[in-house]
Amino acid sequence: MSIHDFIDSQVKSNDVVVFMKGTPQFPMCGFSGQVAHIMGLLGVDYKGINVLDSDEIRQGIKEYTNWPTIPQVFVKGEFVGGCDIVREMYQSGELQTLLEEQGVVVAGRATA
Ligand SMILES: N[C@@H](CCC(=O)N[C@@H](CS)C(=O)NCC(=O)O)C(=O)O
Ligand code: FES
Repeated sequence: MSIHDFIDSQVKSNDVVVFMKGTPQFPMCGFSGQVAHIMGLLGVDYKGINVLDSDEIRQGIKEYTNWPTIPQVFVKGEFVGGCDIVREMYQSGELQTLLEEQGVVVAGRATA
């Protein structure tokens, strides 16, 4: 399977996927850590893919989205953004709305 097809299958078979440095439990970079923190606050069950385990995925995800950095967040197969975008969407409530509209389980209504 090509890297493109691997990424494609991951983002299409999991409601929420975060390409990140480190794991949801142990992020290895503050940017990935911020996304993990927000997902934790919202109680989102997401799949973390650790790009530090694979240079092919680390480069492949940048080509897949045409977005130069990690983390990268996907909801229902659609690229949402990186750390800054996700943080701003969380703060405005847009992220919660998107997750609810997409039918992703959000535990409670955590506020900032
Ligand atoms: N402003 C970015 C911050 C993320 C960022 O700058 N990531 C860098 C450092 S972790 C990166 O992925 N660089 C390319 C690489 O490490 O492959 C965002 O909103 O996500
Ligand atoms: S690993 Fe250095 S800023 Fe993310």
